[in-house]
Amino acid sequence: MKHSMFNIRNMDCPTEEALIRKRLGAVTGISELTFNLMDRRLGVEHTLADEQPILDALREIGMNAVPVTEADTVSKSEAVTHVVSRRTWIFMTVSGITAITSEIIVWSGADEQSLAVIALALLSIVTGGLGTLKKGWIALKNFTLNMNFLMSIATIGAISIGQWPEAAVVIFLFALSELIETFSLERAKHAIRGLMAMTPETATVRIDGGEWVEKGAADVQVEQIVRVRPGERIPLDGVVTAGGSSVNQAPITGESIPVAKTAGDPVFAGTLNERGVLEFRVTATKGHTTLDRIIRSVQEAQGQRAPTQRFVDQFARYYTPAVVAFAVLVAVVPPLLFGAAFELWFYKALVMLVIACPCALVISTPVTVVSGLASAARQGILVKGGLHLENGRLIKIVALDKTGTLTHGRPVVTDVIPLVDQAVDVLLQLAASVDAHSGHPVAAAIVSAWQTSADGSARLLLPVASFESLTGRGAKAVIEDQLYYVGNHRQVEELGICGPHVEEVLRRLEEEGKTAVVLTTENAPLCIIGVADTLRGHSVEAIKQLHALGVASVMLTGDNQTTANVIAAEVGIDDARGNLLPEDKLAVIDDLIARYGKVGMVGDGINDAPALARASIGFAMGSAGTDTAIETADVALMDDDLRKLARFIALSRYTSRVLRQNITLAIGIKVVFFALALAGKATLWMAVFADMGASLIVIFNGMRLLRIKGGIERDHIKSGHTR
Ligand SMILES: Nc1ncnc2c1ncn2[C@@H]1O[C@H](COP(=O)(O)OP(=O)(O)OP(=O)(O)O)[C@@H](O)[C@H]1O
Ligand SMILES: [Zn+2]
Repeated sequence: MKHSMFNIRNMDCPTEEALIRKRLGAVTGISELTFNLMDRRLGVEHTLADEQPILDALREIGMNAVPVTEADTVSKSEAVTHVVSRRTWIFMTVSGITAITSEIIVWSGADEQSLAVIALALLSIVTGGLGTLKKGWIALKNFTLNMNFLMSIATIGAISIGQWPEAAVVIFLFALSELIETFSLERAKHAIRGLMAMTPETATVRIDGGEWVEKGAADVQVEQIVRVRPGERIPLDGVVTAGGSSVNQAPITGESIPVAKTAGDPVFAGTLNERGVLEFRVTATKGHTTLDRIIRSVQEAQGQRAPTQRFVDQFARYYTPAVVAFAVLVAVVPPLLFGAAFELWFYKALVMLVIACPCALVISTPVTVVSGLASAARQGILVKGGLHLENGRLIKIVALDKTGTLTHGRPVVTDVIPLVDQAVDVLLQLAASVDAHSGHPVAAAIVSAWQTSADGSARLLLPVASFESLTGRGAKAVIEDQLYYVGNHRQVEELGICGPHVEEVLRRLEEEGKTAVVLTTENAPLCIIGVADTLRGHSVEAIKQLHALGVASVMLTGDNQTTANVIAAEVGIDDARGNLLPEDKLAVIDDLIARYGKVGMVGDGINDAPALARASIGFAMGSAGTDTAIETADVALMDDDLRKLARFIALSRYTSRVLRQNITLAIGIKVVFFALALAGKATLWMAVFADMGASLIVIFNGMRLLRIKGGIERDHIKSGHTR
């Protein structure tokens, strides 16, 4: 299975999608088509040897397709923008002037059938409308109803009843509205890309011998060393090797407060180096950086249809044929059955053909959804598809992981309480030696407590054998022929060696919000270690904002219930679920979905992947630089700021409001003109004008989403202070 992408400049109206589907559907070996109407891009899944049959089939229906590759979708798409040629401009001007002149001559009393009028109108139709007529003919040959076909019929119909000037004006206005629509879509596209694509074209690279040379960013390879000066944008992703600075990472995270960078820290293409000189080792080439992936993801997200878009497409599928059928009845029935004037009713039918074009309706959703996605991306929220952007508003409850999500996930040892008559150091060394082989944050805390404790000398770890990590409990290992366990209360209970004294100490630590683990042998508890994690700075405010939006919160953790309750109370979470094994977390998510419908789940995206996948919308945080999180989550929050949750939900609500406005508007205008047409009060050119107006209004209404920044918090989250 292969994937090919094409740019099709003259895929003017979304209704042409049907034509393309029909034609390519007849080519064997093609299994799936994805349309990106804003970028005029077509994706094809196929098993063909090469792309030629696809190109040929497209040419047959008048579409000039240019193949594009995955890697250059980001950069090249900018070059392949739709530019209107000079010739088109001249032709359009001639067409407009002649159409209007012919109309004026008729108004001033001349006969509609006079030679001058007919000549002018014909000239107008040839200069402005030939393209439309040609496409209309192709549509007719392929038995599809698209707007080129409808406009052609309307024009020819008007001519057939001798309304030459009317025919000219209609086809000219239609061509003009296509041009204007192209322009406004182009503007929308540029606005969207302008929000995100800001990487420099060149990079300063070190070559053999230590010299620095300026190179095209596209020519820089992975592992090369690149230097950026203060005030410069970082050209590629990498890891700092020398120097120190602060970097404004807003293009990635949406957060403009600078982040300190020293050796070992990741840097991202498009971010702004503020103070010092940085040297970094390139980890991703142009076209593959985090920013590129964000941009591509926004572009591709448009290909998957959001629910509204599916509704609109479905609606358009029935709407157009229904109106056309009705128009036929209008033209035929009154004159035949009631002896009404044929020309009058025929004209009404032609107006209805114009009204049958669903263009405004069909274009309104993608513009809105893409604007919403772009606006989210600019705020450091990568939404993987219009579906999630639309569904976000339905989230009733958010489940949050405790460790690493609400807290920093970097706990430190606060208490070491011996239960036997042995030196604290000896016990801590045993625990650290076992845990040195575990990746758990609690284990890391114990190891670093041992290695950095008071007297400062490097502390040795004992050699261990048969290390085993015990899910949801802890770990065990053999040291000098003795089996040791380091684990939680569950572990001690399962060994059957718990007692009132142990429980008393555990409870004391837990009530302080600490995580308590016990070092034991198979036969006896030896020592209790208390570990404390710190809350992330924005956790409290993030929960407050969620509640202000009417979204409930629940905390999930493998830690014990008492500690869970204490932490939940600190952050203001309604409901804390402790002692959860990984499979329990899945069960909780299922239960929440059954009770609330749409459930969000937030985690770091690596340990919580199954629960994130199970939730209606899975949010991975701290995603910048972690490929897996960006791939697996439904929504990737680029940094650790949980306030992005509320921002996402508010944006989703706002987006769906704009979507509904646009649909109401587009359909409303149609209904009004339908009534006017029936009453004989609408002319052809008014109908074309209304269609153009509606398209423009919905495009600009959709683009309003691009202007949202922090403002959405003020409007939609009624909580105290936000930045
Ligand atoms: N290697 C270990 N050393 C010591 N204690 C451990 C270890 N692994 C797990 N534990 C204990 O078991 C508990 C449950 O662990 P688990 O990994 O299921 O949850 P968690 O990741 O700590 O919490 P959360 O679900 O909030 O991320 C931990 O809170 C800790 O007390
Ligand atoms: Zn117990």
